[in-house]
Amino acid sequence: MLDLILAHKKEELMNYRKREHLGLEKRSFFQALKNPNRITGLIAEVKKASPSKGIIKADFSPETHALQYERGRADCLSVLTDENFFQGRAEYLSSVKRAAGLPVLRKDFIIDHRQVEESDAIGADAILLIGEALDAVLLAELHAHAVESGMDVLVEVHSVQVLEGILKHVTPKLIGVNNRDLRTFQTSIMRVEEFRGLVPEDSLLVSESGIHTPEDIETVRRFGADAVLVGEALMREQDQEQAVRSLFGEHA
Ligand SMILES: O=P(O)(O)OC[C@@H](O)[C@@H](O)c1c[nH]c2ccccc12
Repeated sequence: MLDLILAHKKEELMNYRKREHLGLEKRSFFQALKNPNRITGLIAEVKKASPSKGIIKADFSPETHALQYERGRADCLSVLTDENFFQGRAEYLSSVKRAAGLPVLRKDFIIDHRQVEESDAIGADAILLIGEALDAVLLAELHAHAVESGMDVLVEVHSVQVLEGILKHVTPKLIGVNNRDLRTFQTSIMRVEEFRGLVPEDSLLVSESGIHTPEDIETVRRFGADAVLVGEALMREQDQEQAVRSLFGEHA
């Protein structure tokens, strides 16, 4: 699946059109996760659909979900902007950024410098770079470009080996361990521990995907995660504020 998505991205880039820079202010994604509202930080994802689950939220309204996440005291937001596989849009990111006050991650498959420039233009505070999708040298170059543009970078990996290769070229402040294998879509909560030992003490570790319950959060926290990135479990609920509270086992 990942290869198909990447092939499609390359095609999309052939019709790339530069977007106007909206001039939206930058917010520190890293600082928000460094000082989270709860013991474990939360990146709450605005996600309509995915290739593995189909439509997750039929009555999708990005600004509303974002505001509800903020009221539920999420630390950061993630917005899917990939159109073809996730039914996202770049415009969703800009409108979420305007609607809520939290730092926003652009969740997409970034393989080219023009996409970094575009992320800055539409108001992203951070971008995702996927270790399994990029050569380590290119990843480090895109990382540097994003940082120069005032954005943070979440470097996502699925395997320790890929992370080792990346660390030879760049030291990311935010490392995401994806519990979902993007090639097979199998999800199982992984032991962040083995990754923890590899990275500098001041980098934050984010456990991503397949997190549904307070017990899951407790499990990944014990494994060494500083934060979680959650989409489906929150988007399936009627009200995203309540969904965040339930995810952390907080009852009204
Ligand atoms: O909906 P979930 O299982 O809570 O997962 C969220 C997030 O981790 C997932 O959307 C994701 C992780 N890495 C990605 C890369 C591209 C697109 C999507 C993703």
